[in-house]
Amino acid sequence: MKNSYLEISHVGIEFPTDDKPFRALQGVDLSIDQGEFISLIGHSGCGKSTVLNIVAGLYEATEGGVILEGKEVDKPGPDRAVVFQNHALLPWLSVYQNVELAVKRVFRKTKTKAEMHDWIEHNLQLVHMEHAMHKLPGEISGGMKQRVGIARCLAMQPKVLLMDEPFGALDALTRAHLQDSLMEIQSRLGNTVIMITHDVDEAVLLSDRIVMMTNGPAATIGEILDVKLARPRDRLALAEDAEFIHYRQQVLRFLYEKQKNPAVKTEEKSAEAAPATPEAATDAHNDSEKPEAA
Ligand SMILES: Nc1ncnc2c1ncn2[C@@H]1O[C@H](COP(=O)(O)OP(=O)(O)OP(=O)(O)O)[C@@H](O)[C@H]1O
Repeated sequence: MKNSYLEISHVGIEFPTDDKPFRALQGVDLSIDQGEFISLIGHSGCGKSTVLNIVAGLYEATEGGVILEGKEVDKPGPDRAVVFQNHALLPWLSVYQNVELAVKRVFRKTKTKAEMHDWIEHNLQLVHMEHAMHKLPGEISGGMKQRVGIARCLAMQPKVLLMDEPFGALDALTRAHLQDSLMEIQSRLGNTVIMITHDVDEAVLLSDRIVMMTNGPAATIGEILDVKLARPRDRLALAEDAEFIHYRQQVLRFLYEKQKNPAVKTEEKSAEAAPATPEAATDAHNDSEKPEAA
């Protein structure tokens, strides 16, 4: 049997509550190859961030575990860098210094000062932010901050890049630019990526596989879709591509037919809140409010 690069094995988790323990995840199994781009998609509250936090080593699974390159994950580490929705830059440090902090943490013993300087500049160039390296986070736009957050993670040369809705807070145009940059960087560097998204088009455009999660409690992987679109991928050409549209519909069917938005079910207003057809929605956020799974 082939050993995969990253193995998520029989993972389940229970959170303590005042009442009885809350079972968020049950039996999550996923093997990921080196260089693969995986998207996690599912209704709000189903457990996507919990999966990511377990891989990051921030949460401990109640049962099962995560193996990265043959080693069990039992704590956070620079081999698994996390990009959050809201960049999390330190506001009193410049763009350069924010990246420097991460670089020093990882390379203090193996790179000289000059090498670290070149490495920081190189990573800022990758995300087209070298021109603003002496600015403070408060002096740059949301999209630029997100670029710096990505540069900071890439500069740590992590084995796995974990992205929790990295473009969720951005306007559509900035989001598209950053998606294109991420595809370009990933094709150059061959990063292994797990990205949470609510955006179906984003998932299809970027991913090698889309992992679709069932609604909680005791959420698990419902279906996995192999996206076999050739790379590099061009968003304009793909907008009318039959294969792209087919993949998109598969995900929409899973979200809006097989795993009907639980908030809508509860409130018995499916006709107005859920899209009439899968084609009517491309974003699990498209509903009037963010759907809740549990
Ligand atoms: N630390 C915690 N303590 C108790 N319950 C938690 C904790 N973290 C997550 N949960 C619960 O576990 C479930 C999954 O949460 P999680 O944040 O992973 O969902 P999600 O799919 O990432 O949601 P969203 O898309 O809204 O970010 C939810 O019901 C949530 O309330």
